[in-house]
Parts: sequence; C-alpha cells; structure tokens
Amino acid sequence: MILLDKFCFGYKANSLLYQNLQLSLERGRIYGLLGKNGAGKSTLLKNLIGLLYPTSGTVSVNGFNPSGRQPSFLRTIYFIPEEVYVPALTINNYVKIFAPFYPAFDRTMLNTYLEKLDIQTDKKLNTLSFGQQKKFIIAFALACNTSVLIMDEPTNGLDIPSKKRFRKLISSSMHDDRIIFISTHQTRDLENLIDQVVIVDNGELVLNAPVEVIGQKLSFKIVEENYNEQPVFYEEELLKGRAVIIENTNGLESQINLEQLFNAATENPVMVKAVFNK
Ligand SMILES: Nc1ncnc2c1ncn2[C@@H]1O[C@H](COP(=O)(O)OP(=O)(O)OP(=O)(O)O)[C@@H](O)[C@H]1O
Repeated sequence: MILLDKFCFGYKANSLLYQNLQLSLERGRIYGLLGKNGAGKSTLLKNLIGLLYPTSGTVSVNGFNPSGRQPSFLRTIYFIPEEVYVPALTINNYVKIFAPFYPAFDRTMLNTYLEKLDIQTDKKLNTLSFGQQKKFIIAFALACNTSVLIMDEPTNGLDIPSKKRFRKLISSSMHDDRIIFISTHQTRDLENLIDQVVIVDNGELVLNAPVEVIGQKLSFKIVEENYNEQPVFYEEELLKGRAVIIENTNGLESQINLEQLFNAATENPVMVKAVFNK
C-alpha cells in the first residue's frame, strides 16, 4: 500500500508544490497519474521512491519510509524514470548484474516480454534506439515482479504498435498483490488500461477515483447544440456533435473518455470535486 499523509513538498522551502496532500493507493490496482506539464507528477513519484523527501508530512510505501532507501524496501519497488539509462552491456550481462537484487525476478518472463515487445537481443543495450532501450527497461521491470511498479511517462518514445503491446503486457502482469502507478500527460495511452484515475493540478489532488465510480458519477454524452437540461462540466465540439460531461443522474454507467475527464477536472476542479464528494 502507498500512503501519503499531509504530504507537503517544495523545491524551495518558501514555495510549496504540494500542500497537505492525502493519497492512498491500494494493492491490486493500476493507477493512472494525470497532470499537465509541470503539474508535479515526476516530483510525486520521486517522493515515493525516496529520491526526494517531503518537506513535511509522511510517505509510506509497503510500510517503509522511502527516504531510508533500505535495500529491503528497494527490492520491493521498481521505478522507470521518464528518461532511461542503459549501460554498455548485453542483455545477459545486464541480467547477471541487476536481476539478483530482485528476489522474484523471472528470466523466462523477461524472454517472453522481450519477444512480445520486439526487442533485439543480440546487441549491447546502449546501441539500441531510445524506444528499444525504453522497452527493454519496461520488460526488465515487469520481470522483476516487484509489488510496486512506478513508471514515469513510460509510453514516451514508443511507436504505435509498441504502445498497444505495452498496454497488453501491463494488464497481463497485474495481480492482487501489485500496485502499478503510471504517470502520463498522454491520456489516450492509458485508456482501457487503468483501474483508477489520479489527477493532480496546481499542487492539489483534484481526483482519485476508480474508473467504475467515475462512470457512475459522470455521464459522457454527445448532445444537441441547444442542450441545457443539466449544468455542463465540460464541453467540446467534435465532428460528430457536442461532447459534454454532466452529472450522472440516471444511474446508467457511461463509458469514460479520459481526455475529456482530465480537461473537466483541470478546467473545472471545484465542480468535479463537488460531485465526487457527494
Ligand atoms: N530539481 C528541481 N528544482 C527546482 N524545481 C524543479 C525541479 N524539478 C522540477 N521542478 C519544478 O517543479 C514543478 C513540477 O515538475 P515535475 O517535473 O514534477 O512536473 P511533471 O508533472 O512531471 O511535468 P512533465 O509532464 O512536463 O514531465 C515544475 O514547475 C518544475 O519546474
């Protein structure tokens, strides 16, 4: 479990990026962390793995305080940064050096992931393209079988077929004891993958809700030009008509559109929070 209690963080003591954030993430779920550029997604993730420390408040991951960076904590967690670094090693040598640190590492799984992600295995890692290096790290991270897997913009640099395979691999590697936390500003990459949506904006948690609850609380609809039956949280002109998000009052679950939800939550946070706090 990941728990942030009264979490405050600022790069400068007199200007906080996060102020009193409360956030809890449960095992068995894939979370999508959405936020605009500069909203503080990477900063939040770095606090979860102990690369940054809270200014005040607490962070707990698997019962550990990440800032201690104890080996017993680090082997339960894998973090893929936005820009990956790979040394001048073959895959076999990389595995020999780094895999022993992760007790549940599975070489057969790694081979399957390498094949599914179409990664060349005969070259030194530093001679692979940026996208291939990133895919290798994703495959390695999944094969480490840590209970917490945190990824910062994992789909950046991946081509379209790889993004699709990435989504498939992530869902198939999910199990009840695992938390996967993926940050992105590319909402489409997480569509139909995540169980729960976390949106941060201006240092605040605007939304932390399961996809099914979002579908029960909000309706995503295409309406007539002159629609005025309910207050509209968000609207957008599409070729097929006027897309709106309104409060779901009829109890019929609607299919959520992550991009529209993100726009609604960042443009109209007060209205969106009010619906979820009801
Ligand atoms: N090392 C640093 N020192 C000072 N300020 C920083 C540092 N790193 C990030 N910031 C600032 O903190 C804010 C949040 O940055 P962060 O990288 O966490 O955002 P992000 O949501 O991950 O953005 P993006 O989507 O562009 O990757 C930004 O205003 C950024 O300029």
